[in-house]
Amino acid sequence: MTKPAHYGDYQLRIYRNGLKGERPRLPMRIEDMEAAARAVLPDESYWYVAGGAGESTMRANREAFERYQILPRMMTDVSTRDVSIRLLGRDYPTPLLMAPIGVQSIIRPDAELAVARAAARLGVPMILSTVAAHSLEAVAEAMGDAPRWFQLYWPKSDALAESLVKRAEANGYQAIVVTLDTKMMAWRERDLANAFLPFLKGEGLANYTSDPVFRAGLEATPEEDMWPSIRRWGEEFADPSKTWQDLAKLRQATSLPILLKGVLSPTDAALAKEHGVDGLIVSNHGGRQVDGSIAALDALAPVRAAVGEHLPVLFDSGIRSGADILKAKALGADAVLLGRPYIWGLALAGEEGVHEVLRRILADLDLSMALAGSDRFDAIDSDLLALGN
Ligand SMILES: Cc1cc2nc3c(=O)[nH]c(=O)nc-3n(C[C@H](O)[C@H](O)[C@H](O)COP(=O)(O)O)c2cc1C
Ligand SMILES: O=C(O)C(=O)c1ccccc1
Repeated sequence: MTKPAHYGDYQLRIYRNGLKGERPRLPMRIEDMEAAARAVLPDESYWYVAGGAGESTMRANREAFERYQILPRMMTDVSTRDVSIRLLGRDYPTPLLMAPIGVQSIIRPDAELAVARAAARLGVPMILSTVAAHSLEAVAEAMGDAPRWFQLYWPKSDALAESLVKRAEANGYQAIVVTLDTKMMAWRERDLANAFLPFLKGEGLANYTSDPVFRAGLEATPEEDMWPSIRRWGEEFADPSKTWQDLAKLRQATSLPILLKGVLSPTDAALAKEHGVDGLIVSNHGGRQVDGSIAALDALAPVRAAVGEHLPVLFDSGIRSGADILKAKALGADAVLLGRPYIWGLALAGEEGVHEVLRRILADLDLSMALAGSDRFDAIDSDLLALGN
């Protein structure tokens, strides 16, 4: 058997570089990285990423992680460790995926391409947002054989939805993530204060403007005049009338696994299972949609209980460290999505910055898992947590 990658070895590399007088290029703490990104980004871009709907749920997301605590075990053999997972019939090297984050061109022009390249180097699946500055074809090309999923903002028109998922399928995306919690944008005070909505400037529409169904019947092509495209995007982007009955059409449009993102209620989780979805992503969209909603981590165990052991359940909203990933796993997540932290890496150093953020959190995961007494990520369960959590 080949020795599994020990991501924690990155720690020694940093210390060894220190002997040569080198210090890490990016601030080590995520809070400091965010502060450094804030200093280089336009105010409106920084707040678009950092902001929530209000701030109550964003705060709750982090407070929930503080409330759960790990109970480390000793005298277990952790000399060889394995953080790989099996998900939807495939092997992935780590339990981490890149959360779909739209309009990355407000951060840097290479945007999703830089993120895709960094993710590809580690085999971390990128979940490409529908609302991206680079088309899904361009991102696929940047990734080669590396794993990728496509996030769908489920448009009004069935023909456009079908076209998008078929393009994803044709370009090697392995799953479709349908985001349910953004049927419209929340009242976002930070963005309202800046009167900043990136799409109104035509940012992030590459998957639409490259789509034959979207382009059909526009009064001017996007190359001639962006306005008709922006207007159509506003009409098409999401459909607040969608209900469980509509899933069947999407199911027919693709043979890829379909995961629903933004499920918090165990009742919805049970309904999703009844309607034959392939997986769920427990998420409150990083506190950007319903301010005052439950911390995503607190929704996780009830959702897991509602769907049983076998349905894949992923998690995001507040993952900042290796211990956070372990806690999410102990509460029932099979894998987790990393969100805002990789955007700070992108802002500070592009592809290298994103790669660095990923290496750090994977190192932290490997070391924390070992020190807590586990040698296999996929064997972690609620026993990892201190009683009374
Ligand atoms: C700037 C920004 C843009 C986002 N765009 C999308 C998107 O296009 N599609 C989607 O499903 N989620 C989107 N999300 C939500 C993320 O996928 C994820 O749920 C969230 O960032 C998790 O919270 P965290 O970053 O605080 O951990 C976005 C989040 C941010 C911060
Ligand atoms: O900003 C967001 O949170 C988001 O999900 C989004 C919504 C529409 C377009 C792009 C991103």
